[in-house]
Amino acid sequence: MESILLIYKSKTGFTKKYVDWITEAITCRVIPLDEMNNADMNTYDIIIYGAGIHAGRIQGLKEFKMKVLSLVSKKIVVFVTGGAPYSEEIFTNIKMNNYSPDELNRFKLFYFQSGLNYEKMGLSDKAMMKIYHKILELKKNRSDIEDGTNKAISGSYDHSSREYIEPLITYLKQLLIKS
Ligand SMILES: Cc1cc2nc3c(=O)[nH]c(=O)nc-3n(C[C@H](O)[C@H](O)[C@H](O)COP(=O)(O)O)c2cc1C
Repeated sequence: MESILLIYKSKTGFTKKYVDWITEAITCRVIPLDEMNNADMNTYDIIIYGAGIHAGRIQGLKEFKMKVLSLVSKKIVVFVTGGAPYSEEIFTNIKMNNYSPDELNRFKLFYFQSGLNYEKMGLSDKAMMKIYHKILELKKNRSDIEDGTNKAISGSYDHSSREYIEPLITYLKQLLIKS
């Protein structure tokens, strides 16, 4: 039986909520990214990384990659949480912004919509959102996506849903059956 390690980074709790749903559906050991160095990666066959996306970048991914890229025999899965609703365009942009072509072949990627939590956000993140909101507000001829984003980021919201994890759970179960 293959064993699974799930590493995550969650600043405002959305990714952690998805981690909790995943661990209810499948057995795995869970550790936050800052404790990754305490885990013996060689013990696990499948390593999952989950984090939120900030300005197109998957939080903590660089640190995670540095640790796992040399582990050639491991199956690596990444899930990303983001405030925007899923679209092919967004998914493609996330891939292009965060992975080299080689890495794309190795890392299986999933996207789960989450939301925004201004109450739990740090000061610098809050300031960044404020600036982004202002830029969009002042922009003439906003695209539909920009218009939707502008409305969405004006306050906290939570569009997370347990059903979004289904494709990931199915994928993990397939990996477990194959082993
Ligand atoms: C500074 C900042 C930038 C963000 N940028 C994006 C983004 O580019 N795309 C997106 O879909 N969501 C974006 N979000 C929303 C987060 O990705 C979302 O809240 C995520 O689930 C946070 O995960 P966490 O609470 O586990 O850290 C951003 C949030 C913040 C605070």
